[in-house]
Amino acid sequence: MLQVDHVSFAYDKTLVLEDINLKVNEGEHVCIIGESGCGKSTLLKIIYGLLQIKTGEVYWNDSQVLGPLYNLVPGESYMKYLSQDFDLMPYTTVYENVSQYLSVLEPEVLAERTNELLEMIEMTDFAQTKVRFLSGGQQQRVALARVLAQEPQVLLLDEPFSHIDNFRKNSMRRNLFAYLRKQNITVLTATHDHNDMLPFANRVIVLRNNRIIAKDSPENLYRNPKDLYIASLFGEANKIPINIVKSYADTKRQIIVYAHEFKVSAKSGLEATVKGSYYMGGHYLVVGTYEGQDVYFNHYEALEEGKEVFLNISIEVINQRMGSV
Ligand SMILES: Nc1ncnc2c1ncn2[C@@H]1O[C@H](COP(=O)(O)OP(=O)(O)OP(=O)(O)O)[C@@H](O)[C@H]1O
Repeated sequence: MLQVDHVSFAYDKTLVLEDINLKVNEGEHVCIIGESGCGKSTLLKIIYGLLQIKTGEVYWNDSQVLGPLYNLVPGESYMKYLSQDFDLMPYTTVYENVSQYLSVLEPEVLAERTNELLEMIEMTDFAQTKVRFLSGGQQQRVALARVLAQEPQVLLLDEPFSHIDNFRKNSMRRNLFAYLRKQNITVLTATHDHNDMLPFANRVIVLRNNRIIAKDSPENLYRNPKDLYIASLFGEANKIPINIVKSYADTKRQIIVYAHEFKVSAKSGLEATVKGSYYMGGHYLVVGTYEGQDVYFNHYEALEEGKEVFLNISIEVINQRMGSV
């Protein structure tokens, strides 16, 4: 088990992480999600032992991560950290960049393992290409194969798909996370993209203002976000008093409503004035106002600016959200 106990950290005097506590079981995949600058990379660097902490402790099973003051080569050998800088060997081929890190002696096994990893990152056709001729996204894929070649017990992924184009992102995600599960590798992924998380993580940790504000399964976090910040990690969301949508409701409680959960209704619900419509492919995202506040909802066609609409939500959504604030 990976264990982070009461870790706080500051660069100079600026506090970045405060009293972080976290446990990740062997073979589990935990995502750390939060807005840019909230400390995701810093937390991964602490866990890997690249940054020295003065407060708190990090353990992998019985061994403590001691940090750069205690290790000649920073970073623990049983872990690998895929940072946002790829640090590849530019003048050697993709094949060599990966195979060099495999601890296998038999040439046939070495070739088999290397080819398996190149297939996983969909780079077989580039095996003999020198890394300096690759695009940023291709280099990121090679860097991924290179850390996997080292067979870590714990893998720390920092925005692992940030440079990869949308054509490949989804298949890469599926390939990589299926591979990691099969190998029973413990994974922590830092991301601000919910697509890296919802289908693939066992648990999610949400960071905000230096602290962990939520720990839950992706399903629970999505279905019952405890505030608008968490809901907004999944897309446009609103915080709405229930009695504005359902006039018969005898409560002042507010609930989170995702844009896709509103339905434009003929005559009942929240009355909004359309400000603008944005084409999103499968639907339009419409921005409206009610009582001076913006409201976001999806609609199958663009709506004219100034049009008055009623927005309604189902009882099922209300019941599901009664746990959220
Ligand atoms: N070496 C450093 N020295 C001083 N401040 C730093 C350093 N590295 C990061 N910071 C600051 O610490 C905070 C957290 O940075 P960090 O890179 O951990 O955030 P992040 O959540 O990973 O962001 P992103 O999603 O943009 O990568 C930021 O305010 C950043 O400016």
